[in-house]
Amino acid sequence: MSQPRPLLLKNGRLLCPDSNTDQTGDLLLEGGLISAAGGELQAPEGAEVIDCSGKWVAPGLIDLHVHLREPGHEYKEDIASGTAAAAAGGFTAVCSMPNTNPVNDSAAVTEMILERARKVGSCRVYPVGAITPGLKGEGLTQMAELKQAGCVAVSDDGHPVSDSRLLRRAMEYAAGFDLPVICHSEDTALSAGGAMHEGPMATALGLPGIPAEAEVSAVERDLTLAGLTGARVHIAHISCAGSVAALGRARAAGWAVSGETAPHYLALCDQDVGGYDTHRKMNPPLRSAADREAVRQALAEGLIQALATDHAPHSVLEKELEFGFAAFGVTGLETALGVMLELVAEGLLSPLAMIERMSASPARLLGLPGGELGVGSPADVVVIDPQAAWTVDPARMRSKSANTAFAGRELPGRALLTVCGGEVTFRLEG
Ligand SMILES: NC(=O)N[C@@H](CC(=O)O)C(=O)O
Ligand SMILES: [Zn+2]
Ligand SMILES: [Zn+2]
Repeated sequence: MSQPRPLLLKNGRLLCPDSNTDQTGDLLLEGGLISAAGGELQAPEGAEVIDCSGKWVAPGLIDLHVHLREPGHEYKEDIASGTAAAAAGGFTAVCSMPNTNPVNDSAAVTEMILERARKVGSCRVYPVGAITPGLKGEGLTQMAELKQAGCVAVSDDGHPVSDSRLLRRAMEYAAGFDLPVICHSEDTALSAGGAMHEGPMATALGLPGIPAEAEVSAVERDLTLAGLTGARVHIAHISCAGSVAALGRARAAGWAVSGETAPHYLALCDQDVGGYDTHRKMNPPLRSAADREAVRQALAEGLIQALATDHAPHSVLEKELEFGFAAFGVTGLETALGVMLELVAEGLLSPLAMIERMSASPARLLGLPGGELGVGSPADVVVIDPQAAWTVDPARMRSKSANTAFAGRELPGRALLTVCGGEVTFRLEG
């Protein structure tokens, strides 16, 4: 591979949560690494110089929860389109969930994903392996083999591991290889048949409900097993106040647990399902306004450590249906940063805290490279214009699927430039 041209980012607001840096200066990227940071830097021979005055320069965003759909569901998304969407959203790394076809439950599938990502990817891809073969909830995968092949965590995302005894064994086994277990926490007996959050809105719309307790009771069980086993457990897509409280208790107990939420749980609630818009249908569902408030506070305080998109592309075949029949899931890679910038504009998060939740913290949770602007770290960087307002247009997405929950919403800002390993992976035209 040819070395990318050196890149000098001039005069940006450097945001690095790891070193608690928030100050104006230059950043030099050379040979795939950050070679100098801060102050006024000279451009080396042949470097591209970009004026970043008034812009934020931050470590590339890292998404712990993405469905790239390859192999098997390439009509919804593939590694090329999904990672291009990631780069356009400011991401330099994504973790790819194993609910593909075939399921990523073996080294062969993990290796295929990594090989494709190297060939056609626009960001780093870290595969997440399955906990149970075929996500069937029976038996355990060869986790040593998965880790050896490149998996950074295990999860049956899309499904919970309902058998508590099996999940206990999975956590004990995963802990032996220091693999975090990512839990899709759902009591499927309690959520069965539901299409949206159970509450007055579901009643008004005549849609079957999914009580928050279907999530909370499962989160409590999963965290309890984290305490029992000592495993590293990460709760996916936290949507409600009860789960936040459970995570707070588990963290206070000193267990090795963490959690993420997604942009839609911060910006929308069950009231937004009013038009039976299937692009507002995902699992877990949009909860009450009070739940949304609890999730926002928990992210602001850092109790929920990470923002992850749960980017879940689906085609019109699965979405242009009656609400009850439509697939669960919405895209998120290209809108996440804009939604987070809304929270910054409201004063809920500082710019540094926003970058922490979207980059430094995800890197730390799964032990991934990046997430910092230190000299010698990978040249994974995003340049953000916090004041380039734009309107979300589903027709102008890099993702193959248009099932965004934010169509028509005006977002305050976006990524201007994304650099991964020193290569420019996205540049906003115009
Ligand atoms: N979140 C969703 O609504 N859907 C996800 C599965 C999942 O994340 O559980 C999908 O794969 O479509
Ligand atoms: Zn899930
Ligand atoms: Zn998911």
